[in-house]
Amino acid sequence: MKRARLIYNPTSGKELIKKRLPYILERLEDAGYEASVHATKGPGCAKHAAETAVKQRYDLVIAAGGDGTIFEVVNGLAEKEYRPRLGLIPSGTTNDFARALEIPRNVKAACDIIVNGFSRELDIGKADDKYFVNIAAGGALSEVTYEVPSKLKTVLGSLAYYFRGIRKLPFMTPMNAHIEYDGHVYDGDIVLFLVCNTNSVGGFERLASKSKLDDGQFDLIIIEKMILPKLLGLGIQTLSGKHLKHAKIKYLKANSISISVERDVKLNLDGEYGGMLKGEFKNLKRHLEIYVPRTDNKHFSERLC
Ligand SMILES: Nc1ncnc2c1ncn2[C@@H]1O[C@H](COP(=O)(O)OP(=O)(O)OP(=O)(O)O)[C@@H](O)[C@H]1O
Repeated sequence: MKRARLIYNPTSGKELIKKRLPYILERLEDAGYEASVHATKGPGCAKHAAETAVKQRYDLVIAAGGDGTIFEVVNGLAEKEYRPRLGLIPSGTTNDFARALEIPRNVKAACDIIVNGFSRELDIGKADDKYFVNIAAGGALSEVTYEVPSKLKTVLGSLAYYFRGIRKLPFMTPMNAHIEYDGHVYDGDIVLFLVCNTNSVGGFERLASKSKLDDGQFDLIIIEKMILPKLLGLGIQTLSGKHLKHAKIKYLKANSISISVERDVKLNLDGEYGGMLKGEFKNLKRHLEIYVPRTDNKHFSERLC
């Protein structure tokens, strides 16, 4: 019999997921899985639970939570030779990765996708010895997400990010960066860099609009130093997807990227603290098999016929 391990974060999003556990388990059992549950207890717990699921040779691991939970589960699976297939039940605040894969927040619809059994092999990013699915970023703005306390996120939802982000804008100080990408070099004063694995980051679905989920390439966005009013204008352009034509934005594709900066800058991996820069980023092409809707998502390289 196939075995499924559901790893869920009871504190994610608005904390509604635990009420839906009996329903999720029933759907899995109806689909022929012997299903069991692991509730995370704090940071690092989902990663450890995913590692255990690998050791116990589960067929399917389901991450139910926000991007932080997915990040940990992916970090528990990515390095292993045997990697169970991954299912997602988004129940966090922003759910960037699920949004990029067009997996809805509705629990029934997310379960449908898993039990329907259509999967794709998708790229993930490696940053030194850690893995990420959405983004690796560095700069004052990118420090926002992991500074938002869990309680505030529960009450305010994704507004919590922007609330903190706006407060941070006047303190964004440029940094001198040396960036190498697939044999090319960029040197300059920048305020933020984004190494994107998906199109959807921080709730902005048009941030890296040309990104593909399975092409082995990152979309590298570099925001160069500019005066504050221009930065605020750029924020508005980002909402409509026009930012990529901005003179102070560099938008490139690369498989391998190395970034060093001249001062202490924290790296943000999928909204979590990822250590201090410098960083080496490698796109691992089609590394994880993930259940997705059987739809023509324009962010896959191969279309369905
Ligand atoms: N029982 C728990 N109590 C407190 N924190 C937990 C618990 N279990 C996991 N966590 C931590 O909560 C963090 C955030 O979780 P998660 O991403 O699932 O939800 P979220 O923050 O609401 O959503 P998002 O990341 O999409 O904004 C995880 O990185 C994890 O370290």
